[in-house]
Amino acid sequence: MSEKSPTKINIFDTTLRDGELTPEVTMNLQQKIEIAQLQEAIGVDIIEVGYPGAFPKDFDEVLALAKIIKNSTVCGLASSKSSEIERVAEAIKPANRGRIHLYSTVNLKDRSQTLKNHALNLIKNSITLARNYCDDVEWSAFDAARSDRGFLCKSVELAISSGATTVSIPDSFGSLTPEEFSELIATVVNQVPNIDRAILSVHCHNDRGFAVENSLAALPHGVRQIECSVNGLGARKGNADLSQIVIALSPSPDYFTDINPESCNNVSQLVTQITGIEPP
Ligand SMILES: CC(C)[C@@](O)(CC(=O)O)C(=O)O
Repeated sequence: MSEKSPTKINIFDTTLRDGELTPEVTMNLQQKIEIAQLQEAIGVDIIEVGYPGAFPKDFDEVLALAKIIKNSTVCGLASSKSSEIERVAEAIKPANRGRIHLYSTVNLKDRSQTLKNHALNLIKNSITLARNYCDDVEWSAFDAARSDRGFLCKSVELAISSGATTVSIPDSFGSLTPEEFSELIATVVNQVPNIDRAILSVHCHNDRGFAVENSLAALPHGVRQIECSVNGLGARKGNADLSQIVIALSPSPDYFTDINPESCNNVSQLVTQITGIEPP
């Protein structure tokens, strides 16, 4: 009888990007360098450093870390606007491993065909442009939790056929329970015919206190990347906490990460020192 070997779960840490949206939190370049170097040392797979299109200081931070970090992937966020994509592409150019992370909304104001076609065109064009600059492109289905499921699945299929190598399903406003989020991920996996051609990711917010539970509940459907942050930092009530995710997956018969749970403490302490925010 052959035993199934455990699946590696990529850890995508967004402390430096979504974490900086925590009310009253800001980090300067030196602090971001310190945090990222420690994250690299403990084995974080992808470090999301900033959103250059929204915050000019983030451009310098992504660029600086692209030069310093060698083993982790350095990632910057952009909307579907060409100018934002080009800024991220420029900032990650020196990176050993770089990623462009795109997002566009799948929760449309009305269900008219014109609006749908427009949204689908943005997905296709933005991913095609990003792929001209970088082989590693992630696309996030912003506000997937409150979207029409048929349209969400169509968008994910198009994102993958347009060249997205990772596709993320966020619960952008932390509105779902673990049961509901698990069902959402199952729908995507069952209804998107090319889903196997990309790495499926989740990004959960903690508004109702379910960010960690929701992320873990999605794993049995084939999710291979979890987006999280040190001390659960992030917009409003934050994201899934890195330490809690890593602890839950080690040991686990089905999954593993490259991070040792004890080493999370060092990063957690450093982030507390810098932000004043204690671990959850
Ligand atoms: C980029 C995306 C995953 C986002 O973080 C959106 C954002 O912060 O703008 C979300 O929670 O939906």
